[in-house]
Amino acid sequence: MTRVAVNGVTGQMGGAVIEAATDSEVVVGFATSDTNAVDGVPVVDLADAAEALREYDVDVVVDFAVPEGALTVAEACVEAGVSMVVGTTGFDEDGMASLRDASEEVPLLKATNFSQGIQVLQRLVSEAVGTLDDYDLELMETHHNRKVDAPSGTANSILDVIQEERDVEPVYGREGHAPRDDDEIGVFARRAGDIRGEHELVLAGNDEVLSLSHRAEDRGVFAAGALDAATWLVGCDAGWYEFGDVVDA
Ligand SMILES: NC(=O)C1=CN([C@@H]2O[C@H](COP(=O)(O)OP(=O)(O)OC[C@H]3O[C@@H](n4cnc5c(N)ncnc54)[C@H](OP(=O)(O)O)[C@@H]3O)[C@@H](O)[C@H]2O)C=CC1
Ligand SMILES: O=C(O)C1=N[C@H](C(=O)O)C[C@H](O)C1
Repeated sequence: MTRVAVNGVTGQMGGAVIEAATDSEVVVGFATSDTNAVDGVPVVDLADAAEALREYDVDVVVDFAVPEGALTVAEACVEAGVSMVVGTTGFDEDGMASLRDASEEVPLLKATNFSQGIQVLQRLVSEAVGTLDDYDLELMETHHNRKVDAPSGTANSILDVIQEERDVEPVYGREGHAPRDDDEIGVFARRAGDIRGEHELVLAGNDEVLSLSHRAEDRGVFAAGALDAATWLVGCDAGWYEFGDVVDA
């Protein structure tokens, strides 16, 4: 069985990963504030991550935490020679560069969304935006009220896909008094309740509206995808990998 360490083990996704791990074994977790075991999994302070990766003979880290914590654990993975699956979102440019550096030393797979549906959505978005190339585009996402980064990592990834097809300028949370430009895309983030994650791209023009949307109904979908990615990643060469590599394999 693949031996997994979970970064952010005390969080919502940390719990979901422990619950979903049936074909792999979560042997240790990392967090900053809780040294108690979570569901029988020992919790180790981040500062001791490299030592714990060796002590618990970890094959791969699955990370759902915050950017600062993910980067600390990426350094520990490099030190201990352990693979890493990064699910945390909200990295700035420096953070992304640090992850790229780590991927030169160990296998590192990063995805803003580990659901298969979002993989398919991204392909549909690419085709739709490339075909309906003069339609107005508006992108919306909705998440639970505890989410700290906005727009979501997934919305940013969808925006990247759109910008590969069309030169559009994002307008975040539009306000004021002016008509929209043809080449802008409105991007909107809503936060409410315990909504797991909804994303929608609207393409409107020529007396018709096409809406492409996805709704996650349980965190288990992300946890299962991340664990699939973790099992797949072990034994790969050092390098940068994405969830599409796993889904297409
Ligand atoms: N890629 C994907 O498919 C998905 C990605 N996500 C992303 O995963 C991340 C976590 O989401 P969620 O579980 O809902 O968040 P939570 O707030 O529930 O959990 C965050 C976890 O990170 C820990 N943490 C906080 N600060 C640090 C730090 N400085 N270093 C290390 N760990 C820290 C927290 O524990 P403590 O404070 O005790 O240290 C906690 O265990 C977010 O970035 C979210 O966007 C979420 C779902 C799916
Ligand atoms: O924080 C969340 O919950 C989620 N975060 C990811 C994101 O930022 O896109 C993935 C998913 O939408 C849930």
